[in-house]
Amino acid sequence: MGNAVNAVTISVPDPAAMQELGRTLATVLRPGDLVLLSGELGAGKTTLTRGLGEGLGVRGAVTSPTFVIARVHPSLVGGPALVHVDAYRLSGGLDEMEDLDLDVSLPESVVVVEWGEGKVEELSETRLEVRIDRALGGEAGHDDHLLSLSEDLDPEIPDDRKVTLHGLGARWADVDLGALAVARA
Ligand SMILES: Nc1ncnc2c1ncn2[C@@H]1O[C@H](COP(=O)(O)OP(=O)(O)OP(=O)(O)O)[C@@H](O)[C@H]1O
Ligand SMILES: [Mg+2]
Repeated sequence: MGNAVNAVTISVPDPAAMQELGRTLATVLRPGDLVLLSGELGAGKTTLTRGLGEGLGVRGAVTSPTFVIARVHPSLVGGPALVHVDAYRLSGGLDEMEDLDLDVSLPESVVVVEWGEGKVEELSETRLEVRIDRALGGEAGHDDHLLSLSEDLDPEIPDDRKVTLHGLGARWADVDLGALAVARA
């Protein structure tokens, strides 16, 4: 434990499974957690967040925040609100994020950020990074490891995703991320 890298990669065959992974992930999230989602356009970041919102029991369906940078989903069950941020058009990083003047306390919420790499890491050095990669196909963004993994996959399943969860900092040191993969099976 301690400073050990806490990471797991989970195979997600379809959108329903991605949503289910989000519901399962919600069970380990606490107020103040920052979840950073990365992956190309259409990777499944919003789909995962939709499941997170269901699992957390928040109000409103999670959708792509097309016209807003952030949307607040209050809890319906006395838990943390979900703050869903699309940082795609957030050029100014942390300062701009704080300027959004969200009517919510970030330390009391679960903050999920799409496209936040290089922009919002300062919000918390302790965070859960979630990377979603297409397991098949010729899209950019694959590393050699994932390409070699994809050779073993059923070619009948073209939309398989690899979700890598990577917990950084003391908050995540003792969280059994591997159990998330088991819970899905
Ligand atoms: N295994 C899978 N997991 C998740 N989504 C999948 C999978 N297979 C197919 N899909 C489809 O991929 C799309 C993912 O869209 P989504 O909006 O979640 O991606 P995104 O990463 O948020 O994109 P953007 O970068 O535009 O915000 C959906 O249309 C979904 O149905
Ligand atoms: Mg999205």
